Amino acid sequence: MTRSKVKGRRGRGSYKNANLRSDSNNDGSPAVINPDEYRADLLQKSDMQNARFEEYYKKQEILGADEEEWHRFLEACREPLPTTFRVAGSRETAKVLNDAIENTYVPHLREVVFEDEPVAPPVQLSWYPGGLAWQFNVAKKVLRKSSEFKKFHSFLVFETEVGNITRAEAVSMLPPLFLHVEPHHKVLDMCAAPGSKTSQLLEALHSSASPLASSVPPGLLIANDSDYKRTHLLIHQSARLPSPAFMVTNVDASIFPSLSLPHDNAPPVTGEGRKPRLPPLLFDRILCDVPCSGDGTLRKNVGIWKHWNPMDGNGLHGLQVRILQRAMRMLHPEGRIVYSTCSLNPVENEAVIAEALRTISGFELIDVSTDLPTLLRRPGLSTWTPASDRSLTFFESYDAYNETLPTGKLVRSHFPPGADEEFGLERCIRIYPHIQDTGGFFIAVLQRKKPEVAGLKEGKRAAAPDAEAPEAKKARLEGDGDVTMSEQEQDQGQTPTVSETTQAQVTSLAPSSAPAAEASGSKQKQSGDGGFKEMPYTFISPDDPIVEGCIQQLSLTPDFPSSNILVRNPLGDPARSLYLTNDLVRSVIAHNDYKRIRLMTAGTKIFTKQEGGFGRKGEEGSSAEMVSQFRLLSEGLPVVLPYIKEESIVDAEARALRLLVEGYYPLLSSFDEAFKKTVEAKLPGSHVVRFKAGSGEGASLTHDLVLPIWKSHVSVSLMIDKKAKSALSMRVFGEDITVAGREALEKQTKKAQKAEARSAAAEGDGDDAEEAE
Ligand SMILES: C[S@@+](CC[C@H](N)C(=O)[O-])C[C@H]1O[C@@H](n2cnc3c(N)ncnc32)[C@H](O)[C@@H]1O
Repeated sequence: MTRSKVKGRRGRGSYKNANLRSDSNNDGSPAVINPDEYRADLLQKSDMQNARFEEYYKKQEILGADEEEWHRFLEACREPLPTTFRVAGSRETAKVLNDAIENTYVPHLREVVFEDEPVAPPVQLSWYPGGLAWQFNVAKKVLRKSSEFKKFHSFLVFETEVGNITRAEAVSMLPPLFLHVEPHHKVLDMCAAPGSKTSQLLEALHSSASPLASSVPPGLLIANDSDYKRTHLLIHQSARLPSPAFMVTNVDASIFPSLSLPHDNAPPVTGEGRKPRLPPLLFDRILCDVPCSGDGTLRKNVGIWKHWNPMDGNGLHGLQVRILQRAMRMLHPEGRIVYSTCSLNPVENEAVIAEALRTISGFELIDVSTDLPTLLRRPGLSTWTPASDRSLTFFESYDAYNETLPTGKLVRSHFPPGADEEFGLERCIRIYPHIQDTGGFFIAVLQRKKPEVAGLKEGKRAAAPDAEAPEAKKARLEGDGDVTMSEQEQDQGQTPTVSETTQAQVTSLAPSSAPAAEASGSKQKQSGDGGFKEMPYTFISPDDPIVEGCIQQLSLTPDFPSSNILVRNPLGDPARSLYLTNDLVRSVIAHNDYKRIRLMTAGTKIFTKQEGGFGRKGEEGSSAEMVSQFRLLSEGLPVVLPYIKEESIVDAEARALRLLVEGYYPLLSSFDEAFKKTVEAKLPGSHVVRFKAGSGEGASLTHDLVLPIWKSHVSVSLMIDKKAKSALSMRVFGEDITVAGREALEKQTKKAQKAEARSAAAEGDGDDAEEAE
């Protein structure tokens, strides 16, 4: 045992808050630069000290014994973090935006000189595919005062607000890249909020989308978080990339229930004397971006300097292990798990990996050293020295700790593996701030060993996917108190070998082999059975008059998946919004009940009732031709577009776009004859307009643009929200020509005029005073 002389202050609630630390924008806010994060500008470097932090990590030899490198590491930790953002990969505007950054903004930014010093322009992150991620590091005063940077910053803010650009720490973009998600994969993001990695995973799932339309991927992404409020950030994030393949759940990931899914070629699971059950849903890709102490983010969260102590990491270790173990249980035999933290602490990283591999055999770390070749990284640690308290009492081994201080705070799994254990921990990835000017980060990629090498260790069983392991366990669910597993759950038998720290608690959702709510053809109910109080998910009949009305109104082709439409009320009444799922999400919803997992959202909203719209055919106040009160939402458009018959899309010129952007309800009579005629011939209600690529009327369109409109008797309006309209205007016309934009400009001009008048008056007063003198 070695006892350090460092006597630190007690960390103020830092453990409690630790799991809220994230390497991305926590509040989901669109600001590209959050001034609070840049308190580092105001802090003296001399304030960025923590003797405990330094001593602890020196002891861990995270950088070996190289003093010079250690010094560079500490210096980098005290520098403000560059701003990084990525252009959302599969959106129609991604290429256009990236080209604009590369060919329009950057060349101008290259010329910027501030206070006689050249300012570095944004650069692409070399390792990010397609050059879609960027980094720049300029002081706030440059952003405020350099007109070029000011312009660039407003562009970023605009595009961030509408979801075309996502700000995230560079290192935070890594875990989804190592997962290699493809459109057919079933993906689980276990600790997903606020959702920066979720949106990257969604983009990968939709990677085969065309520039205009989103192909509906056959796969699935479930984004989960145990914090109810934070799951709303996930819903908000995902609205930026609408997906029928998306679900959000709210449950403790360490006890994520086993979901059932009928497989094409897998027969129901049977056993002697048991009812046949559906096979479990196993995931192809699982991200465990677990709650962590977050000390890799100290360049951004400078408060960490003040409060850092090793107990945060020690306390989170058990939960981290349980989450990873649960992921291993739910992994498809061919699947892959990425475990990541924004912490440098081996107790939260390599120790977790070692314990998971120790307790669940049949898994291995993947060597990803050739993935993202330009990413500079260091190997995982094979050994480390835990500290048992804030004063840094170090112990070289668990036995030494146990002999001296058997207080139970540390358990065996906090310590490095024994000499006889070989986990290949060097295959883990460590990223340090000084290597590539980023935050600190840890990544490990795991897979099941191939059967021929899996081999069973004595006294252990190879990790069986959820359906196969036989024993029963007691399961606990957050908020539910303890519950005993049902017979069927016992049959599912998800019982990992249990270590001292890591009793994996699991449960199953599968009700039986019969679907909980067989969707097609009739209105289904799901609620009032003691489950969560979220609004139920009810698939409605494809023959429902509302659905038929929408299909007719927009001339959707017969292959439109109308049996995958759900509503959020128990009676299946399409009163307000219609959501579209893909077949897989529909099947997951239909074959599971949601008593013990809170399903926050599923699929994507495509149609909504237009307030003040028209009545149904035959209803009072409606004419015979008015059939649909529902309108296509702009976020639903990419998903629905492939099903809209070509001939029903209205083609239009840049002048029409200008009129639609400039006004709220431009009169039909103000449009060109051709547009006016085409629209007049249409039923009132929801339609889709396509503007061809090209330039004219001050607009420059690099690709076709398709937007939803609403036709009323004498006018027509663009159905996109105010912010999206402004962003579109900036992109297409180079200025904000919307009503809101014009008003804002007017206000600004008046303000400037007033300021000018005030300063002229002050000068006049000064002259008078001089004259008087
Ligand atoms: C590091 S953050 C995740 C950041 C997120 N992956 C992203 O990229 O935006 C950790 C998240 O885990 C959540 N969390 C904490 N304990 C959890 C648990 N037992 N199960 C699931 N989520 C948990 C926290 O609410 C927090 O949102």
